[in-house]
Amino acid sequence: GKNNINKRLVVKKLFARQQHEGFGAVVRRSIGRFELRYFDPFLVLDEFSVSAPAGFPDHPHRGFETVTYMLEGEILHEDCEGHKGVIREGGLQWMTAGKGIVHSEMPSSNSNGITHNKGLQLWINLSSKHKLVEPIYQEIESKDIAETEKDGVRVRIIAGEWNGVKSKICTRTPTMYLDFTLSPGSRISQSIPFHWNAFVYVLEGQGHFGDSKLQHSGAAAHHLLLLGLGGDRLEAWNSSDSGLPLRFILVGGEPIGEPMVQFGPFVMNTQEEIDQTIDDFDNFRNGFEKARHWKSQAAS
Ligand SMILES: Nc1ccc(F)c(C(=O)c2c[nH]c3ncc(Cl)cc23)c1F
Ligand SMILES: [Fe+3]
Repeated sequence: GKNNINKRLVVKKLFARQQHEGFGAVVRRSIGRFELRYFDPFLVLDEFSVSAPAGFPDHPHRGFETVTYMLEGEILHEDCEGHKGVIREGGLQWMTAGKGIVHSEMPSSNSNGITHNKGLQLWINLSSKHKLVEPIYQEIESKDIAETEKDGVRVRIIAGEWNGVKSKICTRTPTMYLDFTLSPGSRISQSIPFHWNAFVYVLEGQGHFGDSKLQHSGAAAHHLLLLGLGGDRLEAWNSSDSGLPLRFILVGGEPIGEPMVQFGPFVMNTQEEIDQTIDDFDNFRNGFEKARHWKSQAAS
């Protein structure tokens, strides 16, 4: 009908079940599974949970960006260039791997036993013109993340803007990444650029997404909702009478529209570029020089 002309509806719903990744880590992978290999420009969305000594020991990246957003606990990261740090609860690391990074991402082995470190890691592809840029980090502590509240809706702005509040993250591939918490009975109508691919990933509670007239799609935690094209905004409600807040992320990005060839943590445009990348990594060249004599402390 006419009033759907500008609403984006849920066209696919995926439950992200747990799988093993890294060294003893557990991830709920939604984007990046065989049913949803690539949602341009998004390569992977992992909801991870890891406790020491498990983690993601030394590994490379080339040709894309990783966005790590901690929900509970913390992750220590260190790379072969000597860059290291802690991403604490509520904090964010936007890593543009570009031409190449070798790093480890390990939970701190907390003295008082097992601590569950949970978070989200989103892999965003880079266009061919950015694939070999110098690696660069943008790191924001929880207290410095743009956050605002209105009519029972709290929003943490990871990338993009909401209600005039902007994130300070500079995105190469135009991206929005908003962390919404809706109190019971509240709702949002959020604009999304018309041609962007967009999805919702539910973190807590349950809610409805899409259009009030159509059989809108209810969804609970660990579900990914793909939003169809043909509209410029998302409507969502926390209609649950359980009194629980609804927490979800809304992520959107401008499709890159180039060929994508992925080999694990390498994402280029052609198989030849992947073969070259593997050769560079094996021979410590073209951005992987420092990896030759480097081992992380956390993972050794
Ligand atoms: N290639 C490859 C293969 C296997 C991996 F596990 C990884 C990897 O590091 C991660 C996969 N999801 C993740 N979520 C959170 C964090 Cl902190 C790291 C990862 C990786 F890069
Ligand atoms: Fe990594």
